[in-house]
Amino acid sequence: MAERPSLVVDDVHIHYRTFGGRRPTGSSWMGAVRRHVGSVDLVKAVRGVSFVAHHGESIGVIGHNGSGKSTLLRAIAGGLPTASGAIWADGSTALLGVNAALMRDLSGHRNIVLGGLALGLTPAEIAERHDELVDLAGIGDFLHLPMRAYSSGMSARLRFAISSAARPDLLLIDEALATGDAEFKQRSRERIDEIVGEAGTVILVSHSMSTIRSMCDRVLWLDHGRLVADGPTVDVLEEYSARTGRPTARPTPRRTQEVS
Ligand SMILES: Nc1ncnc2c1ncn2[C@@H]1O[C@H](COP(=O)(O)OP(=O)(O)OP(=O)(O)O)[C@@H](O)[C@H]1O
Repeated sequence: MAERPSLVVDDVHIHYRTFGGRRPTGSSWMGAVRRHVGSVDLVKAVRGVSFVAHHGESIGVIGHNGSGKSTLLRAIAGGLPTASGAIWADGSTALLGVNAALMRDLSGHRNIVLGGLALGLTPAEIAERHDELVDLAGIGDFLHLPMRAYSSGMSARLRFAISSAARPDLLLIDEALATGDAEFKQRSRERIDEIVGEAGTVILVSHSMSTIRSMCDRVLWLDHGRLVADGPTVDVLEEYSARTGRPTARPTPRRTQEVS
C-alpha cells in the first residue's frame, strides 16, 4: 500500500532551445540563410505535468515517441532544469538509462567500482555488494574483460545492476530493461520488487506494455508533453489501447518462479 510522498512533481514545464534548426523558407537565398542561421526554436517537451509518487510505488510512464517521457525522468533525476514548476524528491535518486555512462575500455569489475563510487557508495560498500552485483548482471567469466567485448544484453544487465546497487530511494529507469532476455527481465523485476519492498519508489519508462504491466502498479500517460492519464495500470493501459489502437499485453503475475 502506498504511503507518504517520495516525489512531488508540481506543474512542471521543461523546454529545449535549439539553434539554427528551422527550415529556411522564402525565395531569396541570402534571406533564407539569415533566417536559418539566426533562428532559435523552443521545444516545449513537458507542459504542466503534476503528480505525487509515494514510497513503495512502482510507476510506469507511457506515451508516443517524443511525448516527453525521457525529459521528465531526466528532470526528476536533477539532470535538466525546469522552465517553471517544481520537483521535490525525498531521498536519493538514480537514473538508469540506455546511455548510462559506463567505460567500454574498462572491465566490468572496474565499472562496478567506478559506477559504485559515482553513485556515492564507499569502497567498503562496493566490496560488500560486488559479488551480488556480478550475480545480478550475470556476466560471470566476462567480469575482467573490457566492456567492449560484452553483448548489448550483458551491458544492459551490468548497467541495471550498478544503478540499483546504490539502493536509491527513487530509481528511475529509462527503457534500460528493453535489451535484456527473459532471465534478466525476471532478475530486474525481483530487484524492482526489492526496492519497492524497502519503501523505495521506481519510475519506469517503457514502450513495452508487457513490461509495464508486469512491473508497475500505476501508470502515467504522457501525450505531447501533457499528462493525459494517471491511474491503476490496468485502467490506464485499457484507455491507452482504446484511444491509440495499440494492443496491450495480457497481465502477467507480479512475481513468478525464478528462471534458472
Ligand atoms: N536535447 C534536445 N534538444 C532539443 N529537443 C529535444 C532534446 N531532447 C528531446 N527533445 C525534444 O523534446 C521532446 C520530448 O522528447 P523525449 O525524448 O523526452 O520524448 P520521449 O517520450 O522520451 O520519446 P521516445 O519514446 O522516442 O524516447 C521531443 O519533441 C524531442 O524531439
